[in-house]
Amino acid sequence: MDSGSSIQIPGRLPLLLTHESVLLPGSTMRTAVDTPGNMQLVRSRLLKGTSLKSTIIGVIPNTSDPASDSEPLPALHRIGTAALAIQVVGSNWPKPHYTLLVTGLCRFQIVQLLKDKPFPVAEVQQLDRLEQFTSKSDFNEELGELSEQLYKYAVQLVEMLDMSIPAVSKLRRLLDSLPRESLPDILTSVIRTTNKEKLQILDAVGLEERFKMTIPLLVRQIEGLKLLQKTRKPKQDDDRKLVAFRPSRKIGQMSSRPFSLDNIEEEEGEDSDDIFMLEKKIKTSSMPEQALKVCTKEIKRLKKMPQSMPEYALTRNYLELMVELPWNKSTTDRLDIRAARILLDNDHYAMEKLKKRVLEYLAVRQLKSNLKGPILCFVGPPGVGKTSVGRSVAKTLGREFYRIALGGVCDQSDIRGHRRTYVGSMPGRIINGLRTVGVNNPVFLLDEVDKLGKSLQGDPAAALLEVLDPEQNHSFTDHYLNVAFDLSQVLFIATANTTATISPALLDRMEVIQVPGYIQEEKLEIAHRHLIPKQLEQHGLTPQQIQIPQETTLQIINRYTREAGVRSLERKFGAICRAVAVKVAEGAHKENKLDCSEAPEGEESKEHISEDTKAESIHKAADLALPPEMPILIDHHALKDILGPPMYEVEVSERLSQPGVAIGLAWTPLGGEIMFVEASRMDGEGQLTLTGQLGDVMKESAHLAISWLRSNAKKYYLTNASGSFDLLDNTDIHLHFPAGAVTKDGPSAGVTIVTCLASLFSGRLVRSDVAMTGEITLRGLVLPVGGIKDKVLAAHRAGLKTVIIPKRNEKDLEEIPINVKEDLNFFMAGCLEEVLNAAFDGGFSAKPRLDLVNSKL
Ligand SMILES: Nc1ncnc2c1ncn2[C@@H]1O[C@H](COP(=O)(O)OP(=O)(O)OP(=O)(O)O)[C@@H](O)[C@H]1O
Repeated sequence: MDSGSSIQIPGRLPLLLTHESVLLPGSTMRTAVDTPGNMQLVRSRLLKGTSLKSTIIGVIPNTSDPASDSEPLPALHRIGTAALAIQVVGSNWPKPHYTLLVTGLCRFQIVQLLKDKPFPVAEVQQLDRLEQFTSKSDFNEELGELSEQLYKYAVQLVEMLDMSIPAVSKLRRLLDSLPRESLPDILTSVIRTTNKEKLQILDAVGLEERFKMTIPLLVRQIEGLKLLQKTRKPKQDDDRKLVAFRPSRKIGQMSSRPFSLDNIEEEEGEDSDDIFMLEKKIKTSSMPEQALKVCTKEIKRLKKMPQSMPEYALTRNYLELMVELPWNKSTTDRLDIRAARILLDNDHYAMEKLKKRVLEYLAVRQLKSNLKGPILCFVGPPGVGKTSVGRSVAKTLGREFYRIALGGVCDQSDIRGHRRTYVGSMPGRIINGLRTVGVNNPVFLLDEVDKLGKSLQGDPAAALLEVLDPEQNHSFTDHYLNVAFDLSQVLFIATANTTATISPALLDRMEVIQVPGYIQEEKLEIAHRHLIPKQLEQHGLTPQQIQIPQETTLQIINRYTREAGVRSLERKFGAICRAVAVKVAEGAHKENKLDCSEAPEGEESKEHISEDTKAESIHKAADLALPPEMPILIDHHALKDILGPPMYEVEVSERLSQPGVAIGLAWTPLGGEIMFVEASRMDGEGQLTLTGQLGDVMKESAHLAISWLRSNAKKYYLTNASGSFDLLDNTDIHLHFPAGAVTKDGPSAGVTIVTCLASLFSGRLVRSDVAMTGEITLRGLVLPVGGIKDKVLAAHRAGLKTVIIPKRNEKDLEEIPINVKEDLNFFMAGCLEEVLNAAFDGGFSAKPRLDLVNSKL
């Protein structure tokens, strides 16, 4: 580097101590400055100095412990490199430090350390006399020979690399133009060398010595390269091209792992193997033509790209995804409808309608293998087995199963992926799922489609439209992939709790199958056939260790859970199993302490003991002095011990002990619910107060009910507190719908509000075993409402006896299981008069009640 010849370095130099690397003249190095001494040097010399001289510093390799860089002279290396600071960058993360870019000028020797605090300053003597050798003719014979030798080796080394890479061709040019005496320093900093070797070169003040030391290093590098090429002979040509060379780091290093030709060669050697494999995979992946084109283009780019470029990793990830995607890989369907029926029946009790529809679907698939659509959507309360049926469908078909949870997804790139221009971009869930299952015809369960959100990042439901449309999804384009993927072989099944929040366009693409909640008897069967065995297995228990009688299960169903599905029922069994597991484990521990006279001897004798004597309740087993007798019986005492006092009491009759209360039936996404409507009246100015978070439609129903009652007050002899037929005269009415924190809306509470107010104004009690639902009109007609099955099941769960439903909902009763129908009386009402007659004992006659009309006489 001839800059060294024109600059005379100052006689005193501040010293920068480097711990990880050695700077040689003619090379550039990026180094982190974080020790106190070095930081101080940067601050007071480099950042404050204005002259060129003030940017010249001495870079000394420090072989001592970095923590004690203030140690005096003996620990410092005697020879260093005077360097020009080209760039200083400060940063506070992760701790305050500077990054310094320095370029080496020439060697110097420390004559005397002048001070060592706050940073060392030394009197120095310049060693390299570069201006002496400006041409080959200045070398003596031996030196000339050595320099020629070194030059040849350098050329040989460079030629082993791919000349089409700009950085390599630049180095080739530099070899010709640089003064020969600077070659040892420059080449040593470029090829693979250890710090120790670099230090030796730095110490080699004499040119001859320096040449002699550098040549073996070059030869070693060349041999290494040859060996590497031999091992990769078949793809020699490719390899030569694959060796990338980064100009920016050509002659410097910052990290603890110094940059060198050999490093590149080794890393890229490994990497080029990978790239070769990747290329091979692309060729054999049988991807469609369009995708193949994109991949070929990308791999070409990748080969030319330096590894350090962020895009390198991006492109590589992309290509890896492309080769992993199952473009043409699929499983063969096992379509045996009889087997499917058996499997579905074995896995799931009840759900007849759902199973029937699923079997129909599978049967059609059997007849027409490339069936397009429809997309099934199971809608029902939580825990009724929607997800689990989806899994069974995959099992029956012998297909891979993948569940995509859509709850809370509010970014459309979750479905469609991010464009590759984004940092951290990745494919959407559909493509990810395909990559995971590795076949192009899995069963995808889109769980909770009703809980898709919307945000500024777009509407994921809109992105799903393309996925689910059988006419379009053969060319689904994920933004990340940017080429079409055929989704037509994927079997999509969606689940939701309600259709109300599914966008109409999405709903239109799916065939909705309602999955209603279970009745008590079904839950009982599901519990004993599926849930209990599953929980026993999960807790490592056997039926010989625990016995849960049907009465206990019934108690759990009625008094510890109130749900349409069976999920919390399953959790309760889990809690019981855990408690029993503790007892069993304790029992095993205390077995040897067992009182022989009372304990049954061996398995055989156990089997002969009658059921009653064999089982022992858990509260007895709780006695720590004795191990429990098996099986542990879960009776109602044990249940109370484990699950605590019952959570739900049968409270219906208590709450209906005064006028102004009626039971309505509501539908929620969690299934049907019974709902108490309460009314009271007080002196006032005819105002109606409604509480319980009611929606507009429900408020309107309340106004309708009042109006109808006021207009029929005379007919039914309804009076206010002072006996007037004008019900709102000097009277305020308050209507409350308990569970006040839950928002309620819909017209179906109309009949309940009328009944409740009729009870209030007539002073008569509504029958405590009656629940009702129905919309009302101003003329007193009762209109049909939805969710009848769930509502009826809720009434049945709550132990009510009569259900009043609109006449036009009679057809919905067909869906009600027979045993529920047998337990309940159904009353079809066409008008409010019929509702009132059914809701009050002895009917709601139009006759005057003597005690109420006497004031008029
Ligand atoms: N009919 C049934 N027969 C056997 N097991 C059932 C039945 N219904 C539900 N289960 C069991 O109940 C549990 C909950 O079912 P699953 O997770 O499929 O409910 P889900 O309807 O998908 O609920 P969500 O809407 O909350 O996702 C599972 O362990 C499942 O095996």
